[in-house]
Amino acid sequence: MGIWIINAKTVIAGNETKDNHLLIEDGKITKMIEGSSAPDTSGHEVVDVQGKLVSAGLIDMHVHLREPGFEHKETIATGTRSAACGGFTTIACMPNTRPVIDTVDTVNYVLDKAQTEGIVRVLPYGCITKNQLGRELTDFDALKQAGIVGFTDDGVGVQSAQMMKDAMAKAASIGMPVIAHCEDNTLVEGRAVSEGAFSRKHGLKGIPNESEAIHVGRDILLAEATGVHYHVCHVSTEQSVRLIRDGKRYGVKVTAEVCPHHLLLSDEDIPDSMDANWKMNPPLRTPRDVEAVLEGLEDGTIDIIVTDHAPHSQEEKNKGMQLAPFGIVGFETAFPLLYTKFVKSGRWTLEFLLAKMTVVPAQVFGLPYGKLEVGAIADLTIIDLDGEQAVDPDKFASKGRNTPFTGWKLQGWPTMTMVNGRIVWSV
Ligand SMILES: NC(=O)N[C@@H](CC(=O)O)C(=O)O
Ligand SMILES: [Zn+2]
Ligand SMILES: [Zn+2]
Repeated sequence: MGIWIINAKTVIAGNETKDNHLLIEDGKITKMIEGSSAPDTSGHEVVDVQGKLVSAGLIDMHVHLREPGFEHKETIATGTRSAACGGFTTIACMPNTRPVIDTVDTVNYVLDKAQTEGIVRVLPYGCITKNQLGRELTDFDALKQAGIVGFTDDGVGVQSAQMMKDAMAKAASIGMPVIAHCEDNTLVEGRAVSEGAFSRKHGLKGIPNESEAIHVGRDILLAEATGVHYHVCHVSTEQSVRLIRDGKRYGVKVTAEVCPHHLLLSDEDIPDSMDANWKMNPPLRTPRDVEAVLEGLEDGTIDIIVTDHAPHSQEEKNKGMQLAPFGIVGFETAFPLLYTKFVKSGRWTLEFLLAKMTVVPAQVFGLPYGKLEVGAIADLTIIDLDGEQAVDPDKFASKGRNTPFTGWKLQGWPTMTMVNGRIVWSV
């Protein structure tokens, strides 16, 4: 017996949708029938989605699940549930756990936990360097064999150019990507916010844009020299966009991601109360940077949208701007934020937004997901494009409540998530 999802809307082009009915059998989409009247569903379970949008399941290639080691912030169980609530069916988790994911054993630990306790697909990254200390490469062959999707020391930048070059050469030789958190430590030490109106107003030493862009520029040259697929994490500056655009023009295999908060917020939005829910890495930059990353996403310089879901406990975030850890949660607000602020406002089409969260990330990382067509794996997200709700962190499935978007009234809330033909979450 399969499941008929009837009375769905699917996106054709731009903002145009069509009425569609989808049959899901054995984990795959086996039929899609257009038209307003429902097909013969006899012999199957029926889910009537009453005109809601059905999309290929959202993919998030940059998330922090915190397990092992930081279970007070998030676990694979709570993190994948939060992902499902946000409409994500595939997520790639960063290795800055405790211990870090730099051995086959830790990769296996995460994969086993994801299998038993996770409700969406979890793809682990492995570290570039042992303990993320930047001193010695991990065993790339063994980690690849264990099933990681790429190498990254996210959380910190690889400070040595030689170390990064060695990593890229090795990754290129085994056909794996290097994913980089771009940050030169000497330019940021101890600072909490970016250089800009907010830091000036409060007499704080700010994090300059070059701290990110210096690594982006360096790494694009190293990617050119080694031929690796180089992916830039959470792009936040105008200078980084410029360098990536140039790298692509010269044929370097460089791809990039941006987070909703860097598309929506600048340092000028940070409240004077110094609420640490506005502290993340990279920091919120100037309005000019926000416009530059938007343009970068729109012209294809930046390939995909990721959340960088980075849960922390309230206790940790209550330490204030200077002492609190960097990071905000992202799963449960990402799609409604972007849909409301960029699609509803008329700047983007729904097709564009969905592509940046489904088919393009799948292409960039060579994953067999992200498509809504007969024969595709049945990872689906059902979204109510009309109902409005305010962001309420107390209702998050995530353990993290650390968001700057509390109270924002948004549309485009997911209502059901299906992974491999199975409904894993619904409202
Ligand atoms: N983005 C953040 O502000 N924090 C991330 C680390 C990271 O993504 O660099 C975290 O692990 O908390
Ligand atoms: Zn990072
Ligand atoms: Zn991150």
